[in-house]
Amino acid sequence: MASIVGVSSFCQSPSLELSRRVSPSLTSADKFQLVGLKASNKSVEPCSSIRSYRASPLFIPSAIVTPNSVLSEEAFNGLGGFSKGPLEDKHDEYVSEAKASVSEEGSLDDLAIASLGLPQQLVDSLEKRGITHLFPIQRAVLVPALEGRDIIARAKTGTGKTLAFGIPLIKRLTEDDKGRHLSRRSGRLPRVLVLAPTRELAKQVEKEIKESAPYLNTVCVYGGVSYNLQQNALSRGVDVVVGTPGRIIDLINSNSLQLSEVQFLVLDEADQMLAVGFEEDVEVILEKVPSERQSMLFSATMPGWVKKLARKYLDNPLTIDLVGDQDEKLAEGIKLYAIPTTSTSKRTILSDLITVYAKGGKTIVFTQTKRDADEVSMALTNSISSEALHGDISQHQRERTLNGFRQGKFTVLVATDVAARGLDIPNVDLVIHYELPNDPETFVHRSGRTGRAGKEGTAILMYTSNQRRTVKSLERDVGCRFEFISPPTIQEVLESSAERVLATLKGVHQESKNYFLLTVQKLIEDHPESSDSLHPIAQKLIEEQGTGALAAAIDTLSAALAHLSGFSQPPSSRSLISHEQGWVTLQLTREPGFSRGSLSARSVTGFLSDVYSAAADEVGKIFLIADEKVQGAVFDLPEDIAKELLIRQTPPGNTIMKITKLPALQDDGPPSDYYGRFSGRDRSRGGMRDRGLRGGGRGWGGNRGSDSDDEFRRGGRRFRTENSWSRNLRNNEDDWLINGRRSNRSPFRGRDRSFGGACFNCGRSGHRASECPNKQEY
Ligand SMILES: Nc1ncnc2c1ncn2[C@@H]1O[C@H](COP(=O)(O)OP(=O)(O)OP(=O)(O)O)[C@@H](O)[C@H]1O
Repeated sequence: MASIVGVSSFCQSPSLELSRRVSPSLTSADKFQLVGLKASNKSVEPCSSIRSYRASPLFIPSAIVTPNSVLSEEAFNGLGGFSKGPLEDKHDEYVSEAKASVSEEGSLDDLAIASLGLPQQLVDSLEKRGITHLFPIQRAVLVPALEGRDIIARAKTGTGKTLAFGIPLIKRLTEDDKGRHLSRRSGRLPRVLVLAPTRELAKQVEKEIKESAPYLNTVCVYGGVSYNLQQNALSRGVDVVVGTPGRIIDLINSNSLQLSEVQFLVLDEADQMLAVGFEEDVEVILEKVPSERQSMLFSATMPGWVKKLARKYLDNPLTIDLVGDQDEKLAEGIKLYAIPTTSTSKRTILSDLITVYAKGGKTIVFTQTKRDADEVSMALTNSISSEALHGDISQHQRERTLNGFRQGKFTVLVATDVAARGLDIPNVDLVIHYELPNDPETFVHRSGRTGRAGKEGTAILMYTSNQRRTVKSLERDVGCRFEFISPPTIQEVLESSAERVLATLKGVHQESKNYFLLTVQKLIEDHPESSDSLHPIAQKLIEEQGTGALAAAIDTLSAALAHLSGFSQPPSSRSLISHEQGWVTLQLTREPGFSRGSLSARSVTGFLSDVYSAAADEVGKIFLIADEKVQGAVFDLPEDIAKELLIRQTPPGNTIMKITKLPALQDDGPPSDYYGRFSGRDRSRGGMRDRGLRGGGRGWGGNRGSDSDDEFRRGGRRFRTENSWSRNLRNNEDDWLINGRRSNRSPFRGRDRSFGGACFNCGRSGHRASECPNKQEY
């Protein structure tokens, strides 16, 4: 076992004190070893066995599991009870490497989130997402974070750093709120501030926190979208603010955001946040945050200058480093290849590499320039479905592109380094560095878009002969070894293509295949081949399998036709009003005599609200039927909501049905404020918002078209001299927005809101039919 240097100060921490109490015979090194960490006087690092452990899909190393269940149980039980008082030792704490053999006796139960004394709501929501055990960085951060320590943490890409700070913060907020009735107080100021360098990252962190603690109010603020929405959200009262620095400063300056009650500050991607171009903004923000706070810095890369600079902002920070300076900086499941190319052969080789190495999974190709991203994507599109992603693409398009990629609508994303950091997209099997990255850190982050959360992945570096030395220095800096490969042979490409085609055809939906069976029948009838002209393989198949072979061939052919026609999935409905895919047009008819007031768009909303409130939230444009004898209206709903509505029971005298043809409609649609229950708000869903179908711009107030406004304001901000890397990232922060689209569905559900529609029963506004004084009428 390696010697432990300067460990005494760390031993004074309650967690180790606790360990010592529980098991006095253990040495300090044993104790670090028990939690998978190594000890010396400046940081916490992993035991070597953590790095080599890859057996579990959760890649929770046995090293991190306590071999002594009593110790572990008590240690975890103690999580809630540590004092947050000032630490005795004001020097940086540091725990260095201890090469220790680790017992395999420990069990995953010791890391089970359910047994850590975390708030039950948090445990439940994590479990719902399949998160049941802590990852190593989460385990390493948990106790010191709960103790109130300032922390600088480095862990490899995709190892769960977001929850590493998220879990302790959520625990602290939840417990602070316990018993107090302040938690839902309108106008309350944020207690947590998380800074992220890009809008996408900010959104991702927001999502992770929201999903883990839906009962906390988490608001994400970032540039490129309306101020109104964010200002309104902040004014309603907030627990956690996640955001990009530029917008945060703008909101501070407009008095919409006050940071005077922030207790916890997190810098995600800390090295980027403190790089030239960002640090100045971070400093401005930190001036507004109380000095009595807990600060945590996280990144997969933490150059020495960051640690030094960080001390300016942190108080007696504990460094938790699960990467180690001497070791490979990439996540362990990433297989690395390098391929020599020329600038002319690059594009041809690229598509072959994707065919052979992605094996039908998702690929991200990184280019240096936006122009390259466009050109490469265009060139690929002939053979593989691909889209470009960079800072010059409009915000909505970026959003659509990234969502499409996540959903597997296309398999290759060609991106600049705007997508290098933080993006957590499931099933990215391959990363290709089409151009060398600017620095080793970017190489680590780009490659880290694959091989996440213990999964395996592949990264391929394309380089030209004059870049050979850079490749070598990359190996040295990142501590990795490339396997040098040649371009795939035609044989390999064909084999992989065939495999991919088969996998694709297997995925074609039966319903879609059925549509094309008639076409297959026609094909066969039009080309009656005699069995003499059959290829020997086909003949053999028929001899051996009889009609089974024919059935399989017909099935495959119909699948191929469906796929070729772009209908791998059955076609979804289309609105008769907007022609928007995924929307359905329904008709409501009411028999005369079943209510007092005449039918109006507002009363339709009221009716929907009573039958199925989600339908009232999501309803699109409403038109009244132009027939004096019929009281009726047509309206659009998203397919899933419509399905549910159609099975709900309706009040007597009312019928809702799906229609395939529009009846004659009253010419003027209802005024925009009659569109749905929350019509004055951002209620975008799908393309409805983009195309301005709701009220033709009426009723949107300042919520629309504000991107350019924002861009303008941001454009007016000052910039310092930056290198191209930081400038790239900085631009990225300025104009990057993913998932900016908001739906009213979950955020508004269950809130105490005033009702904006009219009662379906009596026609008066301000109450639902269920609350109508004349309710008994139906
Ligand atoms: N304990 C856990 N069990 C299972 N999955 C987890 C756990 N913790 C995190 N994850 C999942 O692992 C994935 C990667 O997590 P995250 O994005 O936080 O990684 P990261 O370390 O911040 O990566 P990067 O350095 O690239 O930003 C996410 O999909 C997250 O939901």
